Amino acid sequence: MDDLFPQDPVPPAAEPLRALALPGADLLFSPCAFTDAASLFAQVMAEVAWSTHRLILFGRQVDAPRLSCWMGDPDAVYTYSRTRFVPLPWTPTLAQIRSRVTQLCAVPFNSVLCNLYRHGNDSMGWHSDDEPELGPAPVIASVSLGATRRFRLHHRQDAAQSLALMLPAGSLLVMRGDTQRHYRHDLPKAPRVQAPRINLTFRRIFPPAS
Ligand SMILES: O=C(O)CCC(=O)C(=O)O
Ligand SMILES: [Fe+2]
Repeated sequence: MDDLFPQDPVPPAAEPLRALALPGADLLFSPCAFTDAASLFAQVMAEVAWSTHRLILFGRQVDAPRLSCWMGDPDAVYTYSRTRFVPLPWTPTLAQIRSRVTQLCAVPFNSVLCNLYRHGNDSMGWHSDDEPELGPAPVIASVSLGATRRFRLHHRQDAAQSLALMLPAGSLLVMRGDTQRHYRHDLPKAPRVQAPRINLTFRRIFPPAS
């Protein structure tokens, strides 16, 4: 006879962070660090004040192909194009994810860049996260929620060195050491993907000496 009272599903265990081999980079990855990714996605989606950031591309201002929000401690200020950017205060869910990521990485992250890729035509171009405020060897912890998207790393000097990685909901990718110095990364368009994805890159900003 069928079980009329099925047991509660056993929640899947979180996967530990493991090193990924890529010469000149220092990467840690867990495909499933957050087993509650679905509820985190809904909460982050609703809590964050999403807006379109403007980028300067070939000397012209254009809308970034995604929505973003920068959040952090009040002193996690950075300067870009002679403008001072003060972060928005932590929302409850981002504060909770920050403390979990801080524990997993043993790094005192003080800010997060939230990105919402509304569909597969939203993307992020090739770049390194190497602003001076991040220090010489930034540790960046990237949490993915929602649709799985492909993330790529490309060596700045050696075209033979590259890596493509699918980032599923609940995954955690940590870039540290010389990764930003030696590599660029991007999130290419994926025209067949219709569902939204949220990415959270936790960062440690060293406030400039005043
Ligand atoms: O969406 C991603 O996985 C990458 C985001 C990223 O590179 C960034 O926020 O600097
Ligand atoms: Fe980045």
